[in-house]
Amino acid sequence: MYGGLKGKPPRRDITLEEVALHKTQEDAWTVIRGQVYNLTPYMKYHPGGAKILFAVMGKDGTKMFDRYHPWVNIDFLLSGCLVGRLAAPA
Ligand code: HEM
Repeated sequence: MYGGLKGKPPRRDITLEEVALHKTQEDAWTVIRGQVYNLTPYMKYHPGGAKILFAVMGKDGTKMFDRYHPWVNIDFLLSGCLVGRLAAPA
């Protein structure tokens, strides 16, 4: 969906430092419940608007996500935008 990652296999080793490098509208990653997503292709479709997503670009967005809509099925909606899994803390 959305062709976010063009079929690349998910990675398991992504650190928060790497996520933090992707914090612009043209290149926006976020973490929701330990999974790293490329938000860029989804932003324009977000029912809550693109602007509010600026708050979570390059960061762990789980708290914000759960504050607004813990019931939203992110696995389904962003399945094509999954970059991989956040690395375990060192
Ligand atoms: C990152 C993945 C996200 C996905 C897939 C997503 C998806 C959605 C969906 C499907 C809705 C409609 C829900 C409904 O009507 O029941 C929605 C609404 C909304 N989202 Fe998100 N969301 C995401 C992240 C966020 C984040 C991080 C925030 C806050 C910083 C946020 C704030 C909102 C707000 C405020 C609405 C309500 C819009 C309205 O009803 O006027 N979302 N989102």
